[in-house]
Amino acid sequence: MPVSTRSQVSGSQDGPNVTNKARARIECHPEPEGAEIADPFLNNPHHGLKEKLKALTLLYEQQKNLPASERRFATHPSIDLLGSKRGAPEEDLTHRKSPMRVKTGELKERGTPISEKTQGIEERIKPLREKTRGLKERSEPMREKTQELEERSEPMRENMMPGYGVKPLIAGLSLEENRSHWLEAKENIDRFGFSCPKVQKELAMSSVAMKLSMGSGNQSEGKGSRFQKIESKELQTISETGGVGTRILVFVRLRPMAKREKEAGSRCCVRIHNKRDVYLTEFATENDYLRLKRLRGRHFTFDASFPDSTTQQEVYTTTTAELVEGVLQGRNGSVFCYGATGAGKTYTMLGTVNHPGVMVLAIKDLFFKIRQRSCDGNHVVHLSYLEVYNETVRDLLSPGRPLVLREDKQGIMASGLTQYRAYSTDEVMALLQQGNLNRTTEPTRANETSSRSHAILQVVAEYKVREGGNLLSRVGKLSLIDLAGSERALATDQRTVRSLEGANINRSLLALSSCINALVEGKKHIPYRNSKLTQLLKDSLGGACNTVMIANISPSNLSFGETQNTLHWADRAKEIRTKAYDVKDELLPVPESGNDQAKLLLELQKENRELRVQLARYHQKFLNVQAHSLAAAGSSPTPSISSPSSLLSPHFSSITNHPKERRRSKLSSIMPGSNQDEEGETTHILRQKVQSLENELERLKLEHELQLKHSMEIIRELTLNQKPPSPRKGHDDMSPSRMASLKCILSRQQQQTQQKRGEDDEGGARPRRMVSSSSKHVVTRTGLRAAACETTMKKKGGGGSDDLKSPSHRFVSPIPTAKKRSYWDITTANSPSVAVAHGRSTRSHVAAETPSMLLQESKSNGPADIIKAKIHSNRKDMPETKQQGSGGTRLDPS
Ligand SMILES: Nc1ncnc2c1ncn2[C@@H]1O[C@H](COP(=O)(O)OP(=O)(O)OP(=O)(O)O)[C@@H](O)[C@H]1O
Repeated sequence: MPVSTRSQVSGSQDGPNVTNKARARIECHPEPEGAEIADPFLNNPHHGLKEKLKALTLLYEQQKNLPASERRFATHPSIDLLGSKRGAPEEDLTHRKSPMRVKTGELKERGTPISEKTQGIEERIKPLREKTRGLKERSEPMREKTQELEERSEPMRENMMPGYGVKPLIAGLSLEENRSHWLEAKENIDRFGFSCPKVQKELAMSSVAMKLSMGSGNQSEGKGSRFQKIESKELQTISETGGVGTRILVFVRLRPMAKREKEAGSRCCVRIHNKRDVYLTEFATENDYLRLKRLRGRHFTFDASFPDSTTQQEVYTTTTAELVEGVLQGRNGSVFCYGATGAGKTYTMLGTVNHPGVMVLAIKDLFFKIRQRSCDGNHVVHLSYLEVYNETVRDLLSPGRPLVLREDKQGIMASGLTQYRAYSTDEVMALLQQGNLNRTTEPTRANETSSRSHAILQVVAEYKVREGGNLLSRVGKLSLIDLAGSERALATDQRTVRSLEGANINRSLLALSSCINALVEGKKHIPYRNSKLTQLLKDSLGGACNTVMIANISPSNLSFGETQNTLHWADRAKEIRTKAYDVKDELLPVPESGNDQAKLLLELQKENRELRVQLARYHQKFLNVQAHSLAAAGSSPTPSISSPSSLLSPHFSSITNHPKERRRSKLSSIMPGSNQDEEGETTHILRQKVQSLENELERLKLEHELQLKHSMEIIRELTLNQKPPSPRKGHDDMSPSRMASLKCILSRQQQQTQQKRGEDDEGGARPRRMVSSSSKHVVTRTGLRAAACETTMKKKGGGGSDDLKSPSHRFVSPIPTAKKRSYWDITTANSPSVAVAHGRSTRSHVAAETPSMLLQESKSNGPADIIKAKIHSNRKDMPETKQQGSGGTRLDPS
């Protein structure tokens, strides 16, 4: 068996049995420089493979047969081929280690530090691995969430609208409904000019457009959805509590495209969806090369949005009807229209004859509701209409000098502003019409009938009702404001006076927007004083008021900038919160005491005074008529004047007991020569006056009766006691004859009272009259005096009842009693208009002091004097009557 010698081995080159692996290993681990090549097989490439194999097999066999200890020794790295090669030639080949094993050992040796290193690294890796595991565990739920979100976002992705980004899901609608809305919207978009598939594709592909639109869409969606939630909640609150809301409600109204705009080739850039969402599209202009064929979109959400087909009634019902109801309950409400010039503000607020606007509909509704509640209490409606033009406030109902704004406890008021009391819708309509004629309107480039001023119509409804002894009063104010249009100078006119108006309009609107900003930001100082408009709107914006803003917009893309501004401000105004309003605070009990009573008393006294003067005049006229009739009957036999009616004209002689007829007769006698028309008119006025006078007299009569009753009681007391009262200073002794006369008076009074009561009962609710017919006597002191006189005369056997009685008792004022005088004194003392103060006498004062105002009225020698003369001549025949009559205020001993 050939055994390869060292030489052979050393001489052998890399043989074919040197595996590539080994070679690679050699290449990878080259021996250090200078070191001898350890493996003879490797150094002898010419060595045959067979031999090598043989040698190896031999070695293997040898090793196999060796005991384990020796095998281990043999494999010891120190006894390697190198060692045997160097210093042990006698060494048996069988003891020679396999070069491969040596190599392996060597490699192992060299590998030890590497493994140690690996171990160290592994140790360091270990905590990292643990950390990773922990992170993985923690990320697991996140992954689940992501998955869930992806699932949820699937429908939204499906809802993707080209050009508008992600279409917001509408709160409260199912996915299917949302999808159908989207399809509808998509159809409309096609209608607006996106029908070209290429454009659509571009839109879908355009990442920038998508990003923009998605950005805005998402943003607004997020905001919108938040608002939707808030708003739906708040609207719910509003509907539940009957309009008690503190947030300004903002509505948007889109007007139809105008003919002029169509002709100019404008496109619709506003899309209102679901009566709530407004999509505004900005079309790229031809000059905008950077954005050519790209669209920008914005989305807004409001309390309600009205498309161009909405009717005036719908707008009113949604926006203002609640406020009108609130006003009747004592709350303040404001509606104002905001928008660019020509956007449809005036149309919304005022409307046309065929399509009346919010102002007209609100007033109609207010009166309708008042009529419905008329049985509950009293409603008083006052109306004022003003405009703010070039920073001056003007009264539209009675134009004149500019008004000055003043602030008091109730808010800012335009001093001197006419407050019309309105009784019906028609009346208000007429006033509105009149006011609008006075409003400043000029044609501009943007609008042929452009309102150049801000108009404010204020309706104050006062409701008074008696509740549990208290007079409750609720006052609600409704302000309906048509603002002038915000405008660009170019849009209107640059050179003329319109530009100055425009500047003023813009200034006030700027002030308004500053106030809105300050209110939204919750600032302490709100710059209301910056303009007249904001001063007048102070209540509506920051006061205790339910406010509604209607933003009017144009659909034309030519007005894109203005529309965007309007929508921006409207969106901002949504965040304004007005003060909380508690209607109970307004229900103020008005007890009829103290000042109010005194005030009422003064008013009544004043009225009373005036009525007395009028009464005096009528009586004077009456006397004149009588005098004329007497004069006419001068030649004829003297008419019997035993009865008062005999003094009257033939017309009067036919007086019936019916008060109306009596009144008519009186009036016709007062104006005997007047023609029919005049008479009718005057009669009407006079009838009213007479009616009020009669009422007043009735009241006085009642008072008088009370006094009489009192005095009668005293008399009765005296009669029963049969003892005259001890003489008092200023009073006559009560002689038996006097006592008898008093008794007589008493019985007569009782008779009269009974008779009158019987008459009253017959007449039912018919008011009692002071002027009596022949069968009905006036209970006056003079009457009593006359009665007493008659009795005395009868006793004396003097003139009987056929004697001429003084007609003066018909005209003698029932007023002059001590109590009455004091009443008058109060009146005059408190009234600045009556010159009784400081000792100065006035006609009314004199009238109060004297028995008859009539006799004081005329000092001329007219027909009245004839009567007077007659009366005096009669009185001469009756000394007691004369005495008492002249005394006037002194009635009798009591
Ligand atoms: N909803 C609508 N339906 C029909 N026509 C409308 C509507 N809104 C506005 N218009 C018409 O548009 C035109 C301009 O409207 P309007 O005068 O109300 O605008 P404006 O906002 O008050 O303008 P300015 O601020 O200049 O006064 C009018 O001819 C009006 O009839």
